[in-house]
Amino acid sequence: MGPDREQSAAGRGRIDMSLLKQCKQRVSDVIEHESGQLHALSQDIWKAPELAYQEHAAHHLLTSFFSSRAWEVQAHYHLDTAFRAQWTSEPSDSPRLHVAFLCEYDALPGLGHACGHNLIAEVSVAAALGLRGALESVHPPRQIQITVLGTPAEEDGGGKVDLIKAGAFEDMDVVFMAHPAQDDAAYLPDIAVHDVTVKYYGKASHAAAYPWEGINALDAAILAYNNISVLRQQMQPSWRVHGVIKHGGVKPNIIPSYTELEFYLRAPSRKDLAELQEKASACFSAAATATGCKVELCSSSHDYYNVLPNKTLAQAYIENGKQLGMQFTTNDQVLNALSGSTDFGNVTFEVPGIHPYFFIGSEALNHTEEYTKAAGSDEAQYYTLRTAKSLAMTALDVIFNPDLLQSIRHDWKMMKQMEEEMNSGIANKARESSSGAGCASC
Ligand SMILES: NCCC[C@H](NC(=O)CCN)C(=O)O
Repeated sequence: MGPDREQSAAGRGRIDMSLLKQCKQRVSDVIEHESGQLHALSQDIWKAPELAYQEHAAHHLLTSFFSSRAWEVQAHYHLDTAFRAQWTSEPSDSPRLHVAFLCEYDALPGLGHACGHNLIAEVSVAAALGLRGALESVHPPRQIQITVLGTPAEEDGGGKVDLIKAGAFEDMDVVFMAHPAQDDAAYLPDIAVHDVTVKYYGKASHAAAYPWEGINALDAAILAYNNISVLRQQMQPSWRVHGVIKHGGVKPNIIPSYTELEFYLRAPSRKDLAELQEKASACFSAAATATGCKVELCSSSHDYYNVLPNKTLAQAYIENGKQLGMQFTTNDQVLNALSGSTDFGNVTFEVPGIHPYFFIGSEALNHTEEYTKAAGSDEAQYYTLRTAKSLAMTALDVIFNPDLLQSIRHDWKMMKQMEEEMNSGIANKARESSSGAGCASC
């Protein structure tokens, strides 16, 4: 049953609080019981880091884990390294409610699991096991489907966007995942991102004998980088642009005939992102004009959207987390800071969801060697499993309290409507600023 369909008849009536409490206790017990296996799973993923769309070992570990526990597994679900594992409770008269937990398991080049995606996988697996264990011990108020969706390529590419396009989220009611960070927070602003590769084509020549015969693609790259730096002065404080030079030429005595840069452009909304994209494109083109190079802009096929907050889900998560001893940050600098981007943002435009951040027992910062170490540490386990319990308990609240679900849907519709009104008319603008690129190779 999708979020747009009302479920007036579904499980209406008083909430059985003692049954709900019993189920929450069972969630904790099951997760504790499985803690050794869950730790081993997360360690195995952590020890063999794999890049986006190439997470074959992690995919095998996760699909084998679910198959061995009698979950129904679709191993290569639309993508080679995606999967879908599901369990459904006994049929009932009320319509089925479908909750999903999303796993990520890709790593970063050179750094391994410096964003702790091994722990994201562990949280969702643990939450799903806990929730199933709880529901198997009672008669839930309606039929429940639990899905664990293995979503590859968050760090690069956007596997969730591929899965959205394939219809993977169409029948889901609420989706859950959690991301490692430095603090516990039910919501931190994840912003929209557009990835672009900039290629400059010049002409090689002997750099000492007849440099005037050359067209210097490295000069274009440097100008592009500096044009962006100058643009930074006039950027909104909430915008972010960062880039690297991936190819800068081969030898000082050869005028570089080819250079390549990769930039991430970010803004809190897709509307702002379209504006930023237009300005950045002008910087890249100007560098080509100044040097006589040809430029090609290759956009990644999937932009990530900002994450839509859901205050009802966030509140339920906070209440459960507090019961488990979480101390949610009240630091405005953390709560209003931009935490990066995620393809979960696109998911929140399809179905209501929550993407809380969680402390892992370390002050280390994401995307550093120290964070890789922290994500593989024994200390992270307590916090990871606590987060899983809080997610599963929040799912129980949704299952047992139909009014909560209505309120979640209401929040989601309001947020989505607001975003859509704000974003109306941007589609063409964004398309125009990446047009002329015509890059088939990226
Ligand atoms: N090009 C996509 C980059 C995604 C990446 N994601 C994370 O770091 C996960 C935390 N939200 C990013 O740079 O934001």
